[in-house]
Amino acid sequence: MCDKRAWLSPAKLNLFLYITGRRADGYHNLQTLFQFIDYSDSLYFDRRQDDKICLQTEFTLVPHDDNLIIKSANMLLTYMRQSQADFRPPFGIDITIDKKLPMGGGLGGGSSNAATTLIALNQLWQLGLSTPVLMQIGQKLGADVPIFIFGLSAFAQGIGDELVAIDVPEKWYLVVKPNVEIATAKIFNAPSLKRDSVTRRIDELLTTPFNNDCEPTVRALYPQIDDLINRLSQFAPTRLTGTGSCIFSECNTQEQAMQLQQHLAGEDVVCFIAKGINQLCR
Ligand SMILES: C[C@@](CO)(OP(=O)(O)O)[C@H](O)COP(=O)(O)OP(=O)(O)OC[C@H]1O[C@@H](n2ccc(N)nc2=O)[C@H](O)[C@@H]1O
Ligand SMILES: Nc1ncnc2c1ncn2[C@@H]1O[C@H](COP(=O)(O)OP(=O)(O)O)[C@@H](O)[C@H]1O
Repeated sequence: MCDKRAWLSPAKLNLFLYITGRRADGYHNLQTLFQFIDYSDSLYFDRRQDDKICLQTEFTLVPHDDNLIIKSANMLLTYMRQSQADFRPPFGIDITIDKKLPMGGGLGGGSSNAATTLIALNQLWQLGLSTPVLMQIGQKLGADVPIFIFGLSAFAQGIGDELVAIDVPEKWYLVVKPNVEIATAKIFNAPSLKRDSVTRRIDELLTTPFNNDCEPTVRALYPQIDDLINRLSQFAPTRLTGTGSCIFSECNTQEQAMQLQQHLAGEDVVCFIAKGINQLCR
């Protein structure tokens, strides 16, 4: 056993998300405000006697080699072999995960798992790679991976990878996962998606009511999400995170979030209460 500690892999919320255009490669330019929350998966890395990297937790819907945990480890090995052709990791690793973050929820769980794996392997194998280099490697795995390596709440532009750290009030959130998973690509490909928001300065964005350009499309496609946002908005500001399917209600106190949760008792949704955090402890 090389490491018994739990490596936390937290969720993010997009407090606002505006789409300012579509690029030639099909990706969209965004302006978004990332906030981490204290609700996380836990990853465990155990030393193996050989040099294999194995995910020991089964994901029913994701084949082993497609899992972002394995893809990120392989991406790191590829990077190392580009600079040292004979690079071999000092030891193999068994990875297990206690998965709490719902998949396809807009909480960035897969990206967060990839980021945590890169950070952990860099440390356990003593590779000495800097945060910017890990972010570059992570970006190849997904637009959302760099923010989780950056580790500070941030205003993001580009495809979500040009980051400026920003302190936002660390509010309490009731996060609700409706009984649906939404693939990011489905929303970015939707004909109705608003893709023409005007690019604005961060100070203007922070003083204008927050919105998510994906929300009208998602609400039109998923009536359950539309209904939940309508109902919760009567009590607290409620929006979609990322491309959904999770929504979050912003509360000033934990008690307020707990009261709000009572409105959903007995419904076919998963929900949890979490606090915003501006800096991840690694
Ligand atoms: C929308 C956001 C907002 O934080 O979050 P989620 O809702 O997925 O959590 C992210 O930008 C998602 O990032 P991530 O989930 O890493 O996306 P990727 O794997 O890179 O891309 C998935 C697909 O989404 C589309 N995509 C993604 C990001 C972007 N800026 N423009 C896009 O058009 C592309 O069609 C791509 O094929
Ligand atoms: N370790 C992982 N955790 C979650 N999803 C993963 C993982 N590896 C691959 N995936 C794939 O990535 C997709 C997006 O997952 P996730 O990041 O949790 O959602 P979202 O992009 O909506 O925030 C999943 O539906 C799944 O197919």
